Amino acid sequence: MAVLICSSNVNLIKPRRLSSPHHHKYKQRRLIRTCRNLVRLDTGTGFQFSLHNNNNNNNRRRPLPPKSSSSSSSSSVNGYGSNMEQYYGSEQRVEREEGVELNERIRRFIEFLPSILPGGNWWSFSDEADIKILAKPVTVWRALTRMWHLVAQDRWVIFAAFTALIVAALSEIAVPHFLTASIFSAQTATVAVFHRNVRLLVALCVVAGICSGIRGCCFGIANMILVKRMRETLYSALLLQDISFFDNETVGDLTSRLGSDCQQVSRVIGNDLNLILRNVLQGTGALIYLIILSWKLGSFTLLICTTLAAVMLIYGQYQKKAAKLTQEFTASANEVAQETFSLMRTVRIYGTEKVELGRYKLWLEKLANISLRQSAAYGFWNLSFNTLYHSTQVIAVLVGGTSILAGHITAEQLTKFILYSEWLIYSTWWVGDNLSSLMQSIGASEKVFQLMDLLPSDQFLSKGLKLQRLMGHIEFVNVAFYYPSREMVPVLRHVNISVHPGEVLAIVGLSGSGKSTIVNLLLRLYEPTNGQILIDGFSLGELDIKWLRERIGYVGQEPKLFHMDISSNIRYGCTRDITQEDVEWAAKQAYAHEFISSLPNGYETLVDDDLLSGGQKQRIAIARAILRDPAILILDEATSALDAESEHNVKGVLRAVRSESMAKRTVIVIAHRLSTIQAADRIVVMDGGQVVEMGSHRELLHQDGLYARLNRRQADAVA
Ligand SMILES: Nc1ncnc2c1ncn2[C@@H]1O[C@H](COP(=O)(O)OP(=O)(O)OP(=O)(O)O)[C@@H](O)[C@H]1O
Repeated sequence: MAVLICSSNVNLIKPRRLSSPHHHKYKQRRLIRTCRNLVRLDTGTGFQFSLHNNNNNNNRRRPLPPKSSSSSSSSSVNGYGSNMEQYYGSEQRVEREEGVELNERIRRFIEFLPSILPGGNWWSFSDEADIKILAKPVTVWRALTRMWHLVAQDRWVIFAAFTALIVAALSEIAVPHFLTASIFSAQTATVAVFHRNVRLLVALCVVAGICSGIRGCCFGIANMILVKRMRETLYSALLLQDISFFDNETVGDLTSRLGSDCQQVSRVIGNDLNLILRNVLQGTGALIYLIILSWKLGSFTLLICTTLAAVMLIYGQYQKKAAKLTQEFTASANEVAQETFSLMRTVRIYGTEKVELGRYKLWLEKLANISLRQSAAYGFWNLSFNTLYHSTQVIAVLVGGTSILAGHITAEQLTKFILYSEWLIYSTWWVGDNLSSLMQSIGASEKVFQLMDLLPSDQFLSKGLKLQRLMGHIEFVNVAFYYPSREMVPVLRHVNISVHPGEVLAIVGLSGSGKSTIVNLLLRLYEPTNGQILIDGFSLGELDIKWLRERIGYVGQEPKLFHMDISSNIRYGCTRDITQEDVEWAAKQAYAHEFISSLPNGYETLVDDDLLSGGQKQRIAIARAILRDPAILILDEATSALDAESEHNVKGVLRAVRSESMAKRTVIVIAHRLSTIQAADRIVVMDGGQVVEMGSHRELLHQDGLYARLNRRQADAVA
């Protein structure tokens, strides 16, 4: 990199010191390079704006010749002249090559031109569509109905908005009539008529002004209501999905749907519909007026407007497709950014900032390509509009002027006609413009509505049994399982485990043998593919899952903390009435009180995931689990980040008797450190998704199987 920067500086600075002809040629070459970099002809995809000007520039710069060589130093004062000759000899060669290259580029550009004409392959998005667009297309009507359902609760705002819109539109459309009438009545000196017209004109302007204000305000409120409800509905639909749903979706994608997509969809009511309806009303009014005024002139204008509408329709469809792709690419860009930021430490340590920037830029380039085509399409649309608009004026003056000469219409009528035909064509343009924006919003709404339509997980639909007391008897009966995202890979096979109330059961095994999966099934995050899980004799599916989860304490492998104070993190999810003393008691039990008290704000310290050590986070998570006083406690590598002494202390607490019932709690503990689980009542050894051994520490050592082998290896490693 340093070399590159160095050579580019030399290239820039050296030639400027040269005599004028070379300097002039240099400037020409620079100009060609600059143009080439601004507008790059790409053989594969055609004509593209380059997003890598600097890179291309750097790549194409030739390094200067070496500053000195033995031969050159003998034939020059300072060894520089001869080098410069060589340099400029090669410069001429390069100039010839560049001339050939330029011709080639011009030829390609000429070949490329037809593809950018309407219907040409440059406009096609097929190259860009290397992403899965899973959402089913939604019709405008269906999208509008869905939106109506979301705002129907506050329909008064919509009614007020539409009433104001109609009154404002009708008042505005009457203005040109009274304006012309006032001018011509003043000309013909009919004072009474003039005064009446002016009074009416003022009244119309006032009404139009007031109603426009009400309309804008009410549509703004409706917009706010729509986007709020949409986000609420979407967020709650997402929160109630099965865990397997989140295995397939990325965080960046989902937050993109909630953020930018909902915002885009909300424009439908606040902006698009508002303007479309207003202009449809005014356009229709203008058309009726024109036909009454002169059917011949009216028909011409109508013909032009129909052509405009046809162009508009094609343009609208194109924009809809572009919007969909923009939405997908934006989501993908967000995904990359979100992943990079969340893994920032890894990125920094491995020095992959440029790689990450490259990944992000890839999506930005795709977005730029779509945007380029959208802008070009907008240009075509404006071109059509302007041509047709001016045709109306020319036709009106031609046909109208002839009619005036023939005495068929008056000058006042022609003036009114021109004013109203302008109104009509502008209304058509506005409708077209907002219709394409509406199409874009509808395009963005497809994925949002699809996600909103997802049914909540069955767990939230069915109300199950609530037992009087949970004893903590757990049975896995012939359980088999594969993850929905990997249907071909069996993770558990014929698992039969029975845990008695108050027993401490340890699960050990090699990494990936299915230990955490057993816990996932017990927490009902996934349903077994085969077999049954029973709690106190009841199938897991029969029990009220919320009730059951309230009675289970869980500390995961990498506990995550929320961005809130430590006290709230410990209380998180506890439905009992909790005092600060209870929180501190739990923290003391988890040996967390000491470090929490040493923080500047104690229990009020605001934390998130990155501000505490792994062991400190685990202690807070253990305190959280202890505070629930659960009947079943699950520890998945919960003490892996604790030092030996803390682990010993915490283990004693976790076995402690449950306070209110004086019954012992059932504990399931997963640990790689076998010293952690030696005191367990029973140890289950897993291998390849199956239970291969079961018994106490002594029994398993005696069996001399996998457990004994693992134990020996760990002992060797410590030694
Ligand atoms: N959400 C998931 N989707 C698909 N496959 C998964 C998922 N979670 C785990 N697996 C796969 O299931 C298998 C068992 O994983 P599990 O986490 O239960 O193993 P483990 O014994 O707890 O491993 P470790 O000791 O490393 O935590 C692994 O092959 C893993 O790749």
